[in-house]
Amino acid sequence: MRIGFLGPRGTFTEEAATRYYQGQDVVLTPFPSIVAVMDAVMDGRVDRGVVPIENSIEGSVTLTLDGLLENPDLFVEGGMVLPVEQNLIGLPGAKKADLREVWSHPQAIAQCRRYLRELGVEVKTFDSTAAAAMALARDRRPEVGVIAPALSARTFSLDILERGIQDYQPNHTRFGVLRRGPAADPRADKTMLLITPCEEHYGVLASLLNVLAAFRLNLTWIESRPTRRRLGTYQFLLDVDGGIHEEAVAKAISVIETIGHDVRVLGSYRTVAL
Ligand SMILES: O=C(O)C(=O)C[C@]1(C(=O)O)C=C[C@@H](O)C=C1
Repeated sequence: MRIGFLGPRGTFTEEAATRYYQGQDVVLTPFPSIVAVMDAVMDGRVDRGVVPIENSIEGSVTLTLDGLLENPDLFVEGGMVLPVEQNLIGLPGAKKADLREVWSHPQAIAQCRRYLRELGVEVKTFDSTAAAAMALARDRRPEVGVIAPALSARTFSLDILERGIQDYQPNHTRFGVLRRGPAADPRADKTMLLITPCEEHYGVLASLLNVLAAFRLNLTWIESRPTRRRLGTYQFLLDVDGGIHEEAVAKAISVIETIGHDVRVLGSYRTVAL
């Protein structure tokens, strides 16, 4: 099976994908952005795509969520949670005290906000942590550091100047495996839904949540994204415990639809801890 992931080699996403598919006959191919991974899944260059969904410090990865909203043929097939250790990385021989700039992905930068303020450096963003590490290995600037996984340092022959620099412990990122077209996994224990409320009146969100509560469905994640039609109007992404094959999940969806809200099932899947 061909698996695309947010690259280049050396990202947290590569680490997650490698561990998730360990022992399976897969070919892992890096893509330069989350959008590029999704495009590759959509046009069949890869069978599955691994992308970050949310982080325990910084929250949701909106590029991934918006990609799911915009591509009705994309579905979540699996999930995985990876412990994330951020590191300050530099050229071999570089010193933390000499750094003037730090490069990384916005999610990694946000996980180390306090650390970076204390370091007092200029910050530059890249499409992934490993993209920043690759740029440093190419530009050879001793006054630049990157925030990236240890895997990035190994991949690009860079030095780790300091380990575990995220502002909070523990730090976890949840990744999703995307595929084209829905899948029915009988072992699924979570269902991801996109709910677009039919109209705005008081209690719209409460009406959705009340249905889930009535069916005793545990809500494990909720995120709102703008409808992009008008300021102040939203769509909701939710994860509930239980696969789509479970009666309570199927019934709750049908009741929410009866109320008049639009429901799209984005996936029914299992999540593993890596
Ligand atoms: O840049 C990477 O290494 C990624 O895999 C992306 C990403 C993310 O978007 O959340 C993955 C895990 C970390 O939370 C930081 C960055």
